[in-house]
Amino acid sequence: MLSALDDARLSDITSSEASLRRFLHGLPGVDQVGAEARAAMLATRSIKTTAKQFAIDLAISMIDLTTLEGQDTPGKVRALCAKALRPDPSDRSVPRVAAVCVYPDLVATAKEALGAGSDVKVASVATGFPSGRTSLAVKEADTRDAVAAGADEVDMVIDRGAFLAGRYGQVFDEIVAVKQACARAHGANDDGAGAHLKVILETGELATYDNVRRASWLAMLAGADFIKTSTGKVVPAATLPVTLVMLEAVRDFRDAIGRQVGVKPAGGIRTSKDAIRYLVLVNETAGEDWLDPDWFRLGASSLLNDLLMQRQKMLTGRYAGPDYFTLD
Ligand SMILES: O=C[C@H](O)COP(=O)(O)O
Repeated sequence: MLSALDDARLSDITSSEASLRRFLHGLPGVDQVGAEARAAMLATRSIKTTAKQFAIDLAISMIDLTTLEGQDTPGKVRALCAKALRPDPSDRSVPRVAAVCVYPDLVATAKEALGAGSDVKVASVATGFPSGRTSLAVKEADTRDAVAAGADEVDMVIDRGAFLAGRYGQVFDEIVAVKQACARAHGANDDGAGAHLKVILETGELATYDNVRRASWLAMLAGADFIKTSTGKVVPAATLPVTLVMLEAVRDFRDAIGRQVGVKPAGGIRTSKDAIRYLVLVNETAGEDWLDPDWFRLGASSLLNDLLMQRQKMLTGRYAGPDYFTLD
């Protein structure tokens, strides 16, 4: 879509509000009908039983197991972490999920419950989640708190009001500042790279696919490690066509800039069928380089049990009773 961009051209694009706007509005428009038709066509594609077994385990390993409720307690987070580590205590062959995702005040609890050096990451929402309507100083402090408590990954929201008003420079600067806060606060769990930054676009509020494409590029240019569809607090949350547009953006960004960025649809993904549709979309749009928990995640609070039930059905030919799995 774009020819390769060198460092000089990149710093020119991001040097001012006007050049950023010129670049973002110069991106090709999204063919809305085409994107929806392609997503619908891929959603009906059938896959072989062996591929389905592989896909279910892959989907489990890509889950950011999430609880983001005002009523969350340390006990609930500890139970979530136990489930993240051993999704089915009776079957050791079930993979672990990628991460648990919690509010910043519960990061320390999650970190402790998962144990030092766990390969299940702790992700935390920050920056005044879910609306993002706080000062930049508060957003930076929120991020620092989460990372200082042990968050490996930070899921920040963009200021949709600023984006929709065309204040792209403000959104860009906030992402850069939060990325710096991720790096500076990394401290004890420092591997030199800083906490990974997922940038939530809240696509359900962006109104058009063109805006989703622009916000994706804006976040990536500002340093996002991942772009994420939604907070889960706004309807519509993740959809296949929106995720298609974002997958095209990460593919084109890597072609132009040479840096790979991950994608995380989140919100409203509840069934194995949904999860597999997303995996087909990833494979057909960005390609198999993204079929890995390092590059694709599913943000979900209640998808895991359905994947476990389908997995057991494939292995034994019957569904487990309704009380078999712990509650999501
Ligand atoms: O980031 C993940 C979402 O908040 C989870 O949304 P969900 O409860 O609809 O699965």
